[in-house]
Amino acid sequence: MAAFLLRHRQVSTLGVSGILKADKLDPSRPHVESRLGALAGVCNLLREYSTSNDNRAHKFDFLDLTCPHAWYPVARRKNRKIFLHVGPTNSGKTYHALKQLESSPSGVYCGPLRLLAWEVAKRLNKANVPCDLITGQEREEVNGAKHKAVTVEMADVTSNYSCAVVDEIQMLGCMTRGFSFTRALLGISADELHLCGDPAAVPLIQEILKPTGDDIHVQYYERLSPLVPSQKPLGSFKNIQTGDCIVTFSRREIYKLKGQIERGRKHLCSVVYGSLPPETRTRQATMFNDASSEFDVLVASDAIGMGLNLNISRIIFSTMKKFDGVEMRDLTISEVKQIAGRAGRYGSDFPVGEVTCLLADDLPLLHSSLKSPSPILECAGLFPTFDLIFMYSRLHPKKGLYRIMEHFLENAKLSENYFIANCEEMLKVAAVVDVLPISLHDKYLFVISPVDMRNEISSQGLTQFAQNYAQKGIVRLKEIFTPGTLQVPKTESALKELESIHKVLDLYVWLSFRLEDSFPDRELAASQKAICGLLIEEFLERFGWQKQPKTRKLPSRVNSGFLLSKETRQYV
Ligand SMILES: Nc1ncnc2c1ncn2[C@@H]1O[C@H](COP(=O)(O)OP(=O)(O)OP(=O)(O)O)[C@@H](O)[C@H]1O
Ligand SMILES: [Mg+2]
Repeated sequence: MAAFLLRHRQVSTLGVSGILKADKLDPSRPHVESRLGALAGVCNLLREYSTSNDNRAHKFDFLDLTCPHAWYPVARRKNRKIFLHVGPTNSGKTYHALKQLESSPSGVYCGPLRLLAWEVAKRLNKANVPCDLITGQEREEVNGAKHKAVTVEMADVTSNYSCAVVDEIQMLGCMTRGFSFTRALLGISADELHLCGDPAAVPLIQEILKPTGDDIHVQYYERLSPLVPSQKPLGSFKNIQTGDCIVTFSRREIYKLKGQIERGRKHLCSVVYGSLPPETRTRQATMFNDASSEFDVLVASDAIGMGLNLNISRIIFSTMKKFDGVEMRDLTISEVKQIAGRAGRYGSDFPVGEVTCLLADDLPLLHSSLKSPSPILECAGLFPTFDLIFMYSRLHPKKGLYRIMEHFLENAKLSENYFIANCEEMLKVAAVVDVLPISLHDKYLFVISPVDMRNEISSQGLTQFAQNYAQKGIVRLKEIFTPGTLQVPKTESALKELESIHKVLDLYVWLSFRLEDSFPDRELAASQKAICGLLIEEFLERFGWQKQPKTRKLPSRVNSGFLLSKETRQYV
């Protein structure tokens, strides 16, 4: 482990007696408020609780989640006009919703990815509509802005807007993140709410919104440029052409394919996959899009399915199977369509998109998936707000957050339109923080933080942050991270480690926005994050074959042991 001094591998047991009693909601933290969701909405419950005697409070069923629309009184005071923009990929859904946003006096765009929020903020500011950018890890405020571009988890359900857009609304069916889309759908208070996504979500949205009395208009779109499924497989990498994007689903395969294609000495490949830092993904995409760059082929995972504007002529599925955390399974119809739809983006260099597979055996599944409609969404994700958990905990003061969440999972009452979010990852964090003497509110914060508990370095980083926070109340980055040890990775495992370190630094930045006094080194973390990104890019550029001798100098050692090239050094 290069940079992190993760000393406490085992979580120490510090006892929790009396912790829950000391908990207080802190309404002075608006950003926390918006993330934790629907504070205002559940204020009704709070009011009832605070004015009630214990008997009444006991009678209140906090496990009853059958009316989530009632959690959002600000939105319920409005008669919202809902516009559903639905159709295939590349049909102009987001384009039309953004046009409305741009021309409204105030508004918010909620996207599923930081990359999309960045793109929208950039676009609005360029069109002279001042727009703030707010994601879990960024706050870029623009003078006089009445518009915001945010990641959906950051959507504020306590403000009023003229116009709001929720992009990729079909994600409300996502097992892990769906509940944030449901919250935005029910909770955003806007005169006009524009929802963009797959037609498969229409019946569910209509059903969910019935009790709200909102007016719903559905607008169907057609694809703007043709997408042609090929009858012939690629067969050999000799047939790769400029503008091709090969899709595969593991980092190892991505680098294997990049190596294989580059050994043919005709093409250089940019890569895009989920655990690359978002800035790196954007720069890799930019290099691929730039016709004058040497990188003319893309090797990518399904991380390209949303968010990036790519100049892809042809999508080639190297496989139609994906490991979903449990087993290898065929790609779903929606996944195939979403990924294939990236080819021939309207307005790109390639007016007609093509899609094929590496192997002939995979073609039938590709063709049948493209012809089939996506299965209708049956249920939307839901997760109890902090307030419900908080009040429930008052009645069960001996239960830690883990037990409370588990109880909600097992016993929550839901209507047939909803499912309770898969929170395996959150439970893992709850188990770590439950033994620490911190408030329920702080535990909940750690639980909803963007940590990847399957990643060892990332989960150890979280544990270290939480322990230091509990013990000292302040977490200095330098106590657990040694600047000067980062260097350009030489192997794929070193690359993986650097990606993980980036995740831990990202987590620090996320926490610094919510526990500002206790995580004071945001700037250091952000600059180290940027260095991680640059080092990863250096690895990517040096990996495999280089078409021409590079003008770039070989890396040299600079201050504090960083191994950086001249270009990278200028950022340090
Ligand atoms: N009427 C238009 N005039 C000019 N450009 C347009 C128009 N409609 C769409 N575009 C452009 O076409 C591309 C695809 O549009 P858009 O992103 O809105 O599609 P989408 O349906 O939201 O696709 P996805 O499902 O992939 O998100 C974008 O680059 C967009 O700017
Ligand atoms: Mg879109």
